[in-house]
Amino acid sequence: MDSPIDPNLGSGSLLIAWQLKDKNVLIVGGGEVASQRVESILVTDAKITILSPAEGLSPRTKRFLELYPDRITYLDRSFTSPDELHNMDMVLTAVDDNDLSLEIVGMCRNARIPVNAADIPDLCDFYFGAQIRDGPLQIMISTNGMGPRLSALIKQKIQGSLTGCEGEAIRKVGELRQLLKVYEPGVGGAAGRKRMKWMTQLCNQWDMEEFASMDEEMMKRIMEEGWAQDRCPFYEEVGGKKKSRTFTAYSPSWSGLLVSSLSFIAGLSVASLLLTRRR
Ligand SMILES: C[C@@]1(CC(=O)O)c2cc3[nH]c(cc4nc(cc5[nH]c(cc(n2)[C@H]1CCC(=O)O)[C@@](C)(CC(=O)O)[C@@H]5CCC(=O)O)C(CC(=O)O)=C4CCC(=O)O)c(CCC(=O)O)c3CC(=O)O
Ligand SMILES: NC(=O)C1=CN([C@@H]2O[C@H](COP(=O)(O)OP(=O)(O)OC[C@H]3O[C@@H](n4cnc5c(N)ncnc54)[C@H](O)[C@@H]3O)[C@@H](O)[C@H]2O)C=CC1
Repeated sequence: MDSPIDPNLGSGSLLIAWQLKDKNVLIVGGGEVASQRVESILVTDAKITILSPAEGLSPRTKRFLELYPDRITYLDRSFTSPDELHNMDMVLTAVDDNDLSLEIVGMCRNARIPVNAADIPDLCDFYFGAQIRDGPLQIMISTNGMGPRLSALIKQKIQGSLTGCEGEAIRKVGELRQLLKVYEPGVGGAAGRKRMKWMTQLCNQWDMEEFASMDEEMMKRIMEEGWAQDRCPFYEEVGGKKKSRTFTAYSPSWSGLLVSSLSFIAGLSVASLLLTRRR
């Protein structure tokens, strides 16, 4: 609890998981950069408006428009006036026109709408970053505007350290946590503390692959044979199949035992043969 405090805090961003479901997001521009913004915002279930003349749409932006016609409103024209910002909760500009970008940023400031301009990092309220997504898992890498290409390279390094089952493990843990709240309802207080202690211990005790392989039956057993008994069960105790690597780890000693048993039997036979010959 009493972890050391960094004496050099500062010069960074607030990395938060911004909830945009059903909010209105305006993207001005429809080129390659805009298409990356569209992808990032689609993830959030926000209502997207793209404003760009059709001749400026990139192939990828066109594909998003075809794939998500119900979630994206497309306006085939140039940006006109501050009225375009009416009812918007967030604005992103990705246009090849720095003056227009500057103008839109100014309008957003006046209307107190958070804005990102792809070509003016100094005036952005927030930056995008390189992202890793696996279902509910999202990882963002930011260099705070200093080295975007390095963000992409660091992303590749992090991707290499993941097994690919983290998203599924998180999904299943989410289900288990819901079930736990059915067994032990109530917000905060003693119930909350007990749930948190137990969940923390279980997460520390099991690995990602084990969580990812949980099914409904196993979750029920975790609750009945674990939570209800005031303990954290091990994976195998609740029906989890031992992984092959566990078997491999054990196999040398089994084969070792087999080899020594066979040698012992062979040794015995040779000895008895010699003894019978002597007689
Ligand atoms: C501030 C920010 C915009 C914001 O979000 O507001 C910004 C700004 C600018 N980028 C520029 C250039 C490049 N951007 C990329 C790539 C990415 N850029 C991304 C984000 C961000 N870029 C934000 C800061 C993020 C951070 O600091 O980490 C990524 C991570 C995510 C995303 O775009 O969604 C995505 C990789 C995603 C992935 O691969 O996963 C590449 C490389 C490539 O394409 O491979 C190059 C060329 C090489 C280079 O310049 O490094 C220029 C033009 C500079 C010029 O004119 O010289 C500007 C403007 C400026 O710097 O003035
Ligand atoms: N943040 C980042 O990662 C990066 C940012 N950039 C910057 O992002 C901006 C966009 O880059 P790209 O998508 O590659 O350019 P692009 O040329 O592919 O797209 C520009 C888009 O702006 C639209 N547009 C132009 N005038 C408009 C207007 N008046 N109203 C509405 N839409 C208008 C065009 O129709 C087009 O869709 C550039 O300023 C570039 O410098 C470039 C690379 C990376």
